[in-house]
Parts: sequence; C-alpha cells; structure tokens
Amino acid sequence: MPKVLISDKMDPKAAQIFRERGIEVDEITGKTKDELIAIIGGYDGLAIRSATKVTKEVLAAATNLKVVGRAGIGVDNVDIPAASAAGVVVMNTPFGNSITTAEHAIALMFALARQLPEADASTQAGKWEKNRFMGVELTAKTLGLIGAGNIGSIVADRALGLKMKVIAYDPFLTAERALELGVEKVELDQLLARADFITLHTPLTDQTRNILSREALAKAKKGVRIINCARGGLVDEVALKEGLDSGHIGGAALDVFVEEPAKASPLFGTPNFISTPHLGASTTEAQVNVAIQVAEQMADFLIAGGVTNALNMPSLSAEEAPKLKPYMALAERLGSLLGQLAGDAIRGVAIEVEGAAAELNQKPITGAVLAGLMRVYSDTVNMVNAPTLARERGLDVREVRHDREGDYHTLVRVSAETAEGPRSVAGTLFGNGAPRLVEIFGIKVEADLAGPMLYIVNEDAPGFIGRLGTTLGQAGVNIGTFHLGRRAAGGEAVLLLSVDTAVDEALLADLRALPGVRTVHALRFG
Ligand SMILES: NC(=O)c1ccc[n+]([C@@H]2O[C@H](COP(=O)([O-])OP(=O)(O)OC[C@H]3O[C@@H](n4cnc5c(N)ncnc54)[C@H](O)[C@@H]3O)[C@@H](O)[C@H]2O)c1
Ligand SMILES: O=C(O)[C@H](O)COP(=O)(O)O
Repeated sequence: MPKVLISDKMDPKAAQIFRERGIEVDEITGKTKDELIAIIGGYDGLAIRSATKVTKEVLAAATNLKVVGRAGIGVDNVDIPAASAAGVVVMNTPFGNSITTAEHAIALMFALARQLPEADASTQAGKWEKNRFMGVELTAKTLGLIGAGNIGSIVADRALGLKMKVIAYDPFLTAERALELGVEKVELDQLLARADFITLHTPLTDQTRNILSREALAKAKKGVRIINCARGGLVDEVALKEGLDSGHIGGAALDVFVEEPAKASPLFGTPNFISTPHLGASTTEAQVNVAIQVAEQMADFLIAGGVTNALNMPSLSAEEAPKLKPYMALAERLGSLLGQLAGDAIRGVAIEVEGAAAELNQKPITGAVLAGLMRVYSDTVNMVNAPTLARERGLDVREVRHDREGDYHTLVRVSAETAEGPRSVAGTLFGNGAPRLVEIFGIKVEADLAGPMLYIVNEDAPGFIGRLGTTLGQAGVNIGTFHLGRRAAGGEAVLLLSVDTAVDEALLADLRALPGVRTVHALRFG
C-alpha cells in the first residue's frame, strides 16, 4: 500500500481522500529540514504547501519517493531539477486558489486606497481621526498588471468591474488574449509611467526577480500604490521602503516577502504599508479545492499511473493510463534492448507508432523508450528523469505517428542513429496486452523480452544450434525460450534466448569462440 506524508497544514479532505483510495497517510507538520530528512525515506508521496522546502538533500533521503504534490500554485519551494533527476514527479494544482488570491489582491487594493488597517487601528484606539484618512477612488484609475496569467486575468476582470482601466505587462500575453480580457498590453516602462496601482502576478524566475527594482520604482508614477500577492523577491523591499518614506510611492501591500516567515522587516511600521502573512490562498474554499485536487492527483498517480498537472512530466489521464501501461512496458523493453545493444553509440532516436498505438498519447511511450534506453547509464532512471538525461547526453529524439495500417494491429518501432549506422527494433502487443519483439535490426523474430537473455548473431549454418545448446548445457545454463530469425537461408541469423541464469564473461567468451558466431551480447530485462 503506498504511503503519503502530508507535511504542511492542509484541509482534512486531503487525508480523507488518500485513505478512501487505499493510501496510508501521515500528517506531520512543522518538521525541521533534518527531521523531514529523517522520516522521508518511508514515503511514496509527499503532499505540501509552501512551508516545506523540498531541497536536494531532502530528495536524496527520499529513497522511495515517487511524487511531490503541491496543494497550491507556486513550486519555488521544490527543487524541480533535483526532483526530475531523482525521478520524482512534481505536481501542483494550478487553478484551485486563483480566485481567492485575486480577491486578496483586490482586497489589498481597497485597503490601500482607503488606508483601512490604519483607520481601523486609530479608531479602535479611540482617536476618531476622521480628517486624517483621505482616500482615493478606484473608478477610472489605471491598474497595471505585471503578469496576466490565471490570477492576473481574474484581477483584471474584477478591476474592470470596478470601472478601472487595466493595462498589462506580460511578454507572453497575446494580442488576442489581451483583447479577450479587455486589457491594454503595454511595455513595462509604459506601465510604470501610467499605473496608479500596480499588482504583481508572475512566478519568481530569473527574469522576474526584482522586476520592481530600485530603477523601476523610480520610473513609476508618483503616488503609485503597489500590491504583491505573487512571490517575495519581485519587488526590491529596501527600495520600496525608501519610496514609501519619500512619498514617491503612495502605498504598498505585501502578502509575500523575500524571507518567509517574515518576522521582521524594515517595512514594518512604515506609514501606508500593509502586510499579510502569505494569506493569498487562505480561504476555506481555496484550501478545500487544492486539498481535494492534490490528493486526487497524487492518488491517481500512485495507484493508476495517471499524471495531471505535473511540472516535470507529460500529462497522462487516469483513464489513459491503463491503456498505455502495456505500451509503456513494450516501449521500455524496446528502448532497453537498443540501449543494451548499441549503448554509447546512439546519437539520436526516433520513436514511431502505427495502428492502435497511433491513436494514443505518444509522450508516455516516448518517455518509456528513453527510460529503457538510458537505463544502461543509470539505475535510477525512469520516465521522469529520462528526457532530461537524454537531453544532457545530446540525444536527438524524434516522434513519428503513422496513419498507415501495417502487418500488425499495433506497432512501436524504435530506431537509433549509431556510429555503425541506423539500427531499428519493433514490437507489438498480443491480444492479452503482452509485449512482443517482432523485428530486430531488420530481421523478423517473435520474442518475449524478459529476464536474462542472450542475443547472438551467427552465420546460418547446420549444426550451430546444437553446438550452442551443448556449450550452454555444459556450463549449467538452462535455455527457457528460443527465438530464431534470419534474413535468408544460409545468411545471417539472429538468436534470442531466454536463459534461467545470467551468463558470465567466461561463458560469453566460449560462445563468441563458437564457429560462425559474429556477435554475442548478454541482455537483461525487468
Ligand atoms: N500569495 C499567495 O498565497 C499566492 C497564491 C496563489 C498563487 N500565488 C503566486 O501568484 C503567481 C501567479 O500565479 P498564476 O496562477 O497567475 O500563474 P500563471 O502561470 O497563470 O501566470 C503567470 C503569468 O506571469 C507571466 N510572466 C512570466 N514571466 C514574466 C515576466 N518576465 N514579465 C511579466 N510577466 C511574466 C506569464 O506569462 C503568465 O501569464 C505565482 O507566483 C504564484 O505562485 C501566490
Ligand atoms: O503559490 C501558492 O499557491 C500560494 O503561494 C499559496 O501558498 P500556501 O499554500 O502556502 O498558502
């Protein structure tokens, strides 16, 4: 039974779903890094929010981990390259808390416009400072969005409802989408020059870090009010403080900070500064949404192999997964066969599908081929890290889908460019879904690829099979299955034998010394 650790505060629905789906679950929150490292080895899945840091060290200790599920959007607390390298799928729930976060940005915009926190504190202190708090209307003001993705779009929609003019800086926003959203697409400098309010809704990346830098803030319109409900690090906090002190910036509201938890900041206590402790996603509705989504997604993956909203792997629905499973087994074996036979010599690989296979999502088939192929380089390779490993090795990967009907109802062919020229293997599925090799390097065969095997190329001549059987028999190696293919009688023959025990180097040398033998390879599958 798979086991999941929930390591951040999460709605109880998550644990309930895991249990209902037959997954054992522990809820242990507030652990330090070292405490997490001490226990993570016992889990197949890790469900988190933003507090748990899934670092390289945590992943190194997570020897059974298959999936990290983020109940929320931002995954900057997960080392995704390290997770990919470790073969761990990372998923998030990209929409579950978007409305809630957009509403928080709008709430902070109102709070800034009318100085609500300060007015509240003053009134409750018995001061009744009616003349101190003069606000501004939002109607007809210009809102500058930095980032117009899921949350930015919802903020735009709400702001338009408030009769604001909305302009957006987002290099990936198309003209059509801007039109659809009712926003004007602008460059950052234009946004800074025109916006009365600026809200940030981008991830933290190398391009967005410090996007509101000291220089950018200096270009902003005097009196601008800034809201950040996205990620700490998008705004230069020191320059923001100076801008608030000088009055160049009329107000700022931060839900997120460079250092979190932000227990101290030079910004605290600054007039016209409002802060909340990373509450963007904190509504009952959003937390229920993300808890349900993350648990369903992780359970689909751990139980059925379905992949949804993964950041380091192509999607595969829980409905598709069972259909693809036998193909992935076939693809992995074909990749493994090529990898074992051609290994280092492979420069590029083409994965072709035809017949029933051409109707399916090809990405998982490709991932499985690469996983099989790359296993000669690393024992820990799987569908998640194989594409990265392939890229690192400079392998050129091509996918081809054929409409044609071939000899088989379904076929997967893997062809590799090797130093010795092109090499190709192909396989099909039998009626019961059993993978079968049907062609190897242009020679028709029909073989299972399982357990220890021998691949032998020899000159097709009488007496060879007898000599081979005798040599194996004298070494105590029992033949399980025997598959023979040849181009033409008396030409080159290919033998694929399954053997009950692995063949050692000494026996391989004896086999290579048999008359007529051209190549002998020991193979292993599964
Ligand atoms: N405060 C919270 O609790 C909270 C809650 C949810 C999400 N978030 C954060 O909000 C942010 C936005 O989330 P989302 O769901 O809208 O993400 P999204 O991926 O839907 O949108 C991000 C947008 O940023 C744009 N972008 C990327 N690079 C950019 C750049 N250099 N300049 C301008 N725009 C750029 C993208 O094109 C995209 O449209 C994320 O950082 C997320 O982690 C915070
Ligand atoms: O990216 C997110 O989804 C938000 O930052 C929410 O983070 P949280 O789950 O820790 O509230």
